[in-house]
Amino acid sequence: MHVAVAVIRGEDGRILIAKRPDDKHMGGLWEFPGGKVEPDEDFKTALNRELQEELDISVSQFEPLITIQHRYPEKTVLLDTWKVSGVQGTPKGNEGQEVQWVEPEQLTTLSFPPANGPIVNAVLLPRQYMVTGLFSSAAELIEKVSRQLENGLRLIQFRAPWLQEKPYLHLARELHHLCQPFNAKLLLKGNPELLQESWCDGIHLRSDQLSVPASEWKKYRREGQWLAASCHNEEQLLEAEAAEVDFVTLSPVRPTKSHPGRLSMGQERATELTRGSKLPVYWLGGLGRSDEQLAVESGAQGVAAIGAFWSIR
Ligand SMILES: Nc1nc2c([nH]c(=O)n2[C@H]2C[C@H](O)[C@@H](COP(=O)(O)OP(=O)(O)OP(=O)(O)O)O2)c(=O)[nH]1
Ligand SMILES: [Mg+2]
Repeated sequence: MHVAVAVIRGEDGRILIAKRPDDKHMGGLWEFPGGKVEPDEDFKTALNRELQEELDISVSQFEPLITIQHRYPEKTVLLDTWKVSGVQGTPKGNEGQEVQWVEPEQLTTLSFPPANGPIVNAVLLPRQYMVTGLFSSAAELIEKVSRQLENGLRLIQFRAPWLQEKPYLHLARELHHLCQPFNAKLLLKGNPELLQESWCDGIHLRSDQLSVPASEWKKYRREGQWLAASCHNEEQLLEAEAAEVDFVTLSPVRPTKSHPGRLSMGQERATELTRGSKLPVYWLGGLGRSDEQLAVESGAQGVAAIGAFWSIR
């Protein structure tokens, strides 16, 4: 069942949600408004028809967010989810349903159908994910990260595999201080126990860590901490879903300077793998800010990069 789903953003940045009528599938849970796309119906027409029927509004701006295929015991749904804005009209629950504008951060505290977890994550995640590159002193690292925070980066993975754990964590703590005033999140590389550190915003797993059972990460994980993973093929994307990570990077999409000689999958294969995954996927490898639109239109959350963010002033 092809479902058109709308993450409706008001001018103040809040998001419109509705409560599903009790007598419907997933009744009593909050939803992002939308409904079934009729055969031969164009997606945008379907979405505006549903929003008119359910809420008495129409929308004029559309941007793809995420596509999730989810198997419920009763049926399989394809939630084709778009961020929409340019709302016309005042929303009201035409079917007697409760409707509410909420801050994005509130979404994690509400009960949605089981398929919706990745939608909520996709709403909260930015389009750009920076992975730190080479640095020869703490001062250089701090200077480069500061500059990118000022440039608007809000999600950063601190990668320095050449460092021992102790100096790595020491620098990580400093970077975390830098990130805080910007409300930016710093993801670390490491083992599950690291999640116990009060200042740890989350962990980015290597693909070989995906075999660690989800229960190991759950033991330590607190509300608000991100769990991400590096994936390079379909099998790892499935492992990441099973490990219950929040989002992934998919690489290498194009040839890169940091991994010379590694075969890249290309844009077409990356699109196919991205559409097949439930999770928000950042494209990584030889891409920069100028590829963001292409990635998003291909179903990705956005672009992750070392080079493009690290080397440019
Ligand atoms: N609209 C919407 N549907 C969702 C969400 N999450 C989720 O699992 N679903 C499921 C529930 C339903 O099985 C299906 C969407 O159906 P729907 O009930 O909205 O369809 P509709 O508006 O055409 O309703 P109907 O009157 O024809 O029953 O997708 C969500 O966030 N929004
Ligand atoms: Mg509906």
